[in-house]
Amino acid sequence: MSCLLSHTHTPLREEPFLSSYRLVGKELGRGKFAVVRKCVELSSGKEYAAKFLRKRRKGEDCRSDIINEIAILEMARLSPYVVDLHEVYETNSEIVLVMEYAAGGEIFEQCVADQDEAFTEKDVVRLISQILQGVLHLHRSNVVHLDLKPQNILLTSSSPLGDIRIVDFGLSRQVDAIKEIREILGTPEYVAPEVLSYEPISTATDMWSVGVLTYVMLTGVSPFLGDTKQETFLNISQVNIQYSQEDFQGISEPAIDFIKSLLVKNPRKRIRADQCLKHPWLNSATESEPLKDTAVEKEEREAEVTEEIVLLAAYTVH
Ligand SMILES: Cc1cnc(Nc2ccc(CC#N)cc2)nc1Nc1cc(C2CC2)[nH]n1
Repeated sequence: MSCLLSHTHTPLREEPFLSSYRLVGKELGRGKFAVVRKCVELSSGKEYAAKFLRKRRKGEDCRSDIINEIAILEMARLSPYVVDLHEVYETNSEIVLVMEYAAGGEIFEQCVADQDEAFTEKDVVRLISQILQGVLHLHRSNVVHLDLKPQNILLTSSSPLGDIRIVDFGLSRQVDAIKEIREILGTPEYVAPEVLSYEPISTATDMWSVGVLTYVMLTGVSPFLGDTKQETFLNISQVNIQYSQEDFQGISEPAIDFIKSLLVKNPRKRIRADQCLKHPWLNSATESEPLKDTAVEKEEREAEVTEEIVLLAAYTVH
């Protein structure tokens, strides 16, 4: 695959990982060629997350893919919203990435939580702003994540609600101005239409995923999910999406406009990360009140006025 970064500054340590760390608890995550475990550094007692990556996959040497992931983590080190890389170990069969431990886990858990534990719109405004700052940092280096989804956005703390950390740069690539990446990547529900039609992938591909992420965080509903992968792909390529009163009850119009500015089929017409950060939904001094219908508002205002008159009368009597 073209566009891999091949140079890293982090030394690949050859002494045994377990000479410096103790594994703790059960797995945090597992992929096809990786497993993630919580660990504690013996010298400092500090908690980390160790990602064990197999170098050989389906009989192929994939060391260069892992070096790419390390190089992107290093390049993104300056963003507080990208998980920090602490150390790297290498054995004959594996490379181990020792990363910052985000104790709050995946935002996915709170996206699917019951109403009382789910994110408020105000939570989502803050978290999406942080995600966009992290994504903007990557895009400014012409790097695309290509797998932005709730399972790859972690929280430093879930209660009280902490800050986000973007993780898993296993599919990330430098978007080379000349070459075009035409390879099916990413997770079906979050993948952009151009990936499905083998058209050029760009930073706009990540912005589509941010739109889907925002929809899921606000409603708990995955907008394009069908009963089969094919149905999901068809929903995406046709931008077959609803903003039902039921799913969006109590959610503001600016929030819906924000999502609609991202879930646009033509990548060139999607708003960029820097434009997202200037969108009214993320910049209202007070949180965007859900727009009620005017009849309800008029009735409430009349009730408030009546209450003020009663209070004033009561005050006057005394
Ligand atoms: C408490 C916790 C719970 N669940 C996960 N899930 C998870 C999701 C995606 C990936 C995919 C990756 N990479 C790995 C684990 N990570 C956690 N903490 C981490 C995980 C990490 C670093 C990213 C490993 N720091 N703190």
